[in-house]
Amino acid sequence: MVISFYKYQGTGNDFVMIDNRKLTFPAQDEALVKHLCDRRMGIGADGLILLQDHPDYDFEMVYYNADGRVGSMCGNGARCTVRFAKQLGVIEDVACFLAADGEHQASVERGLIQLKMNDVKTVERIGEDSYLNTGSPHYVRFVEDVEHLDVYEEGRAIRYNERFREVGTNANFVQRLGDDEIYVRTYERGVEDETLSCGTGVTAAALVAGGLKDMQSPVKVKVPGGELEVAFERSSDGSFKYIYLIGPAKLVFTGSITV
Ligand SMILES: N[C@H](CCC[C@H](N)C(=O)O)C(=O)O
Repeated sequence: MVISFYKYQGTGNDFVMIDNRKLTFPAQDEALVKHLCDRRMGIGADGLILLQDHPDYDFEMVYYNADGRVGSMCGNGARCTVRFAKQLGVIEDVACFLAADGEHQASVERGLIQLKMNDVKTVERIGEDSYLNTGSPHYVRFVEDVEHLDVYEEGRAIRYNERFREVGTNANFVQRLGDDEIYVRTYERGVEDETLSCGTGVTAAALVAGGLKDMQSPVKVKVPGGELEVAFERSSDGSFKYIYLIGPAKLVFTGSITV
């Protein structure tokens, strides 16, 4: 079987993107998805995304982690899917689409994709750390020096601890850089490694920065793969709404692979 694909990246979080509007991709084949994401044996990516038709939306995005399993919401992947939908002519500059955590709105402005995220009602405190769901589960820890942190080891320790072992979690390490800027490095569940950026993780980190550190929206976020921005409105009860993840998404190459 020959599979045509597009390779996209959003701040270095990279995805195999497939136009599955004809539903020809064998989506239940976990081993195939894992193979396509393999950086030595396949194409190589942090995840795989199917763009599909949906009767009530501009399109549906179906996201798989690099391990082949269905993932939860992927913020960088969603921005890439919006860019892909525009390239295919499925949308122009605005989109309303369905992802793992429900409906999302997005727009393309001055080359950046603005993605509306779902409201976040609660942020749990775990000691000095925080735990919240921004479409995917995220553990957030503020540190002094994120540059020199062993994100792989520290991230694994959280992801495989007693509480998270079974379902897993993504783990974000955050350093405050200034009044309105943070630096985030993320260990991703399903990739089981650090990625260059994680959109839902960056969103979670910015909300915690807004809640705990009183940082004002929009928060600028530096990640190993580039820069993002997170805008939000914080309510007095500690919940967040009007959350937007803003950043680039780019086509890297197209190709076909025989499997
Ligand atoms: N990279 C993604 C997050 C993927 C979440 C995934 N690792 C999971 O927990 O299922 C993002 O940009 O938001």
